[in-house]
Amino acid sequence: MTTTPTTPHLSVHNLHAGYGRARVLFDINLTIHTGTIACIMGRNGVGKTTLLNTITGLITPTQGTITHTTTDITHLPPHQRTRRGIAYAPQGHDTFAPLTVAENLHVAHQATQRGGPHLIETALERFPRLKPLLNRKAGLLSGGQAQQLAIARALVTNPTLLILDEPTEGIQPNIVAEIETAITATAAQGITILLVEQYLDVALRLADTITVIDAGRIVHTGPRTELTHASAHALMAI
Ligand SMILES: Nc1ncnc2c1ncn2[C@@H]1O[C@H](COP(=O)(O)OP(=O)(O)OP(=O)(O)O)[C@@H](O)[C@H]1O
Repeated sequence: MTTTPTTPHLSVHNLHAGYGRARVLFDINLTIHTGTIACIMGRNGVGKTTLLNTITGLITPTQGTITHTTTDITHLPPHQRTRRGIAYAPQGHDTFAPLTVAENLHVAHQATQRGGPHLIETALERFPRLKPLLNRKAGLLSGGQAQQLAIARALVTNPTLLILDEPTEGIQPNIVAEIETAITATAAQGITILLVEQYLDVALRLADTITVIDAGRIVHTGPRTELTHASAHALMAI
């Protein structure tokens, strides 16, 4: 768990978004403080990934603003958000399957050029399981290993804001524990984390703040300590 939040890192104000005529998000307001872990929860299809895609620039909102530190990034293309230090590990542990683990890390590192080669070493320290696998093709990794590589690829871009979509989905418990440790250590380094998480236990262990979305609207947001298992379950069953 991280220290008491002070500095706003990301602010989302009155955000509306969707796909063509299908409206998905309505009046989303969110403030995330530097070095904290903000967790987004909600049932399938309520708009969690759509929110992350809007923050990373893959979807243009129909209304509202997104502010990163003090800059309005609402209309910045995704690659410029990456250059600002916003890194995204999308759902489904996306990696370059034909490339080795080492090549995956080098390509991500070279593409962004936001720091020296020590970033690769630091990412591997976060995920020691990847070290003996550096020469293995990413397409041959297990789901858990691939998820760790997907997060490591985001880390080598030297993010100030790391966005993770369901990093524990379908992953075996011992690897989930390693991912939790890596997320906590990353936040302790001062990197802000925005995380969509389906498992309540994981969210209650990791998060500083929890936001629950239902049918495209925020139905709860606040410190993790405000929620119990029972109250969170009740919110998610709305
Ligand atoms: N590319 C798309 N085009 C049209 N509709 C989409 C698209 N992607 C998602 N949707 C719809 O938008 C709504 C929200 O989807 P989204 O993926 O954001 O939900 P989610 O909360 O992340 O769900 P899950 O937990 O299943 O990933 C759903 O009704 C979904 O069918």
